[in-house]
Amino acid sequence: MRINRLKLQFFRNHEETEVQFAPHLNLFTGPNGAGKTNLIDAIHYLCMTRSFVASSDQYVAHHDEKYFMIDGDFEGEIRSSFKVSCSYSRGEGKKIFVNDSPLDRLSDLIGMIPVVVLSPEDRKLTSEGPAERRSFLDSMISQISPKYLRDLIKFRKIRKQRNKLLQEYQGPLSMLKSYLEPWDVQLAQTGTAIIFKRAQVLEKFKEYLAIQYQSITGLNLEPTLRYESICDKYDSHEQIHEEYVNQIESNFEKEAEREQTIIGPHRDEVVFYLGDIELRNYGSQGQHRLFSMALKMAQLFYYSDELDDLPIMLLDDVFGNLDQQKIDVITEALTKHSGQTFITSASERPFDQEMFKGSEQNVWFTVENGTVSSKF
Ligand SMILES: Nc1ncnc2c1ncn2[C@@H]1O[C@H](COP(=O)(O)OP(=O)(O)OP(=O)(O)O)[C@@H](O)[C@H]1O
Repeated sequence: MRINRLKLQFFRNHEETEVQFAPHLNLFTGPNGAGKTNLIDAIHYLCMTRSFVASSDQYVAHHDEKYFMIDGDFEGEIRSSFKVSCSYSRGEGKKIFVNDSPLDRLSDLIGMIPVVVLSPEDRKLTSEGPAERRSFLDSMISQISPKYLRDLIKFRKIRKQRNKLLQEYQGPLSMLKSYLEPWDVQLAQTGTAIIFKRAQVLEKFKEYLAIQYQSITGLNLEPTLRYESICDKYDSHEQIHEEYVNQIESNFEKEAEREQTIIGPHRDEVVFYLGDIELRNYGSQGQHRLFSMALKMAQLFYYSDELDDLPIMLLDDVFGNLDQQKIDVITEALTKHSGQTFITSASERPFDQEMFKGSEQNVWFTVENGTVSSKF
């Protein structure tokens, strides 16, 4: 999959920007605050319907304006050529169009343009709480499985309704149990599908992670992960379902007391280890940074094997803190990814001009004050 052209209007500091991209490597350099990240964030927006930088769409619109527009021309294996547009206005929210037809559900876009983003914020994946890891997992699996995304959305709705009942119910506990029953059936069914899929994906993904961590660090320390959900084993759907139903049953009083759903994939954790060390509590800053990098590189190569379309890779400002040897390893790994790659960097130092001069595959852009131009 690749994006050939991007057009922005009032997208953060890009008032009017139009860029034609190269099929392989697109490098953006320029001073801090120039608008490099904003460019690749706009690409991310078209793939995932949201920014990877801003917490809310209202901050994405240029601060003097009430709206923004993003337009991208894409080319892939399954859909040979198509256009995705996004328009946002403060009053009406956002709308996504594919070939000028509006999408009923924003979630229909997820997976159409597979994307992986690596940014300095990724350190949180291993250093912060379980919600970060669940969200990484959900985003990763949703792009390869539309059913998984549908199950997630469904599960969220069921849990919301079930919590509402737990919170608002006033009466004898025996009656509450019968009111909960239809929700319990759906909760266990959908929750089981989510847990089973997470376990299956992680089983494969951990091999990619080990290869990437070892190739980035050159160390023999084996990175491993443990999936913690409601069971000890996740081999079969039936086994998980049985355990789920049992746990709903045995936690009924606790849930009634706390007035919320406490059993399910919304409480899952993925624990990362380096050798015997649990990374979250004992990892150094450098280990967190390199591990999260390995996670994203693993995601890239996992997608490349799983999907018909190669993912688009976005690397935001990741070379600044790395020594030359690690920069070379990542660059080398990226050359194995024959898909389209976007890199932002405040420094020009790590990059070889010869890769770009006269090349039809690679383009080096300079960005200054929200305007983009080719360097050569
Ligand atoms: N809503 C907005 N409206 C206008 N400008 C904005 C808005 N949000 C952010 N900016 C501006 O965008 C710029 C930041 O852009 P971006 O993060 O893309 O920079 P960058 O080139 O990646 O910089 P760095 O190298 O420091 O990461 C800043 O100048 C900031 O003031």
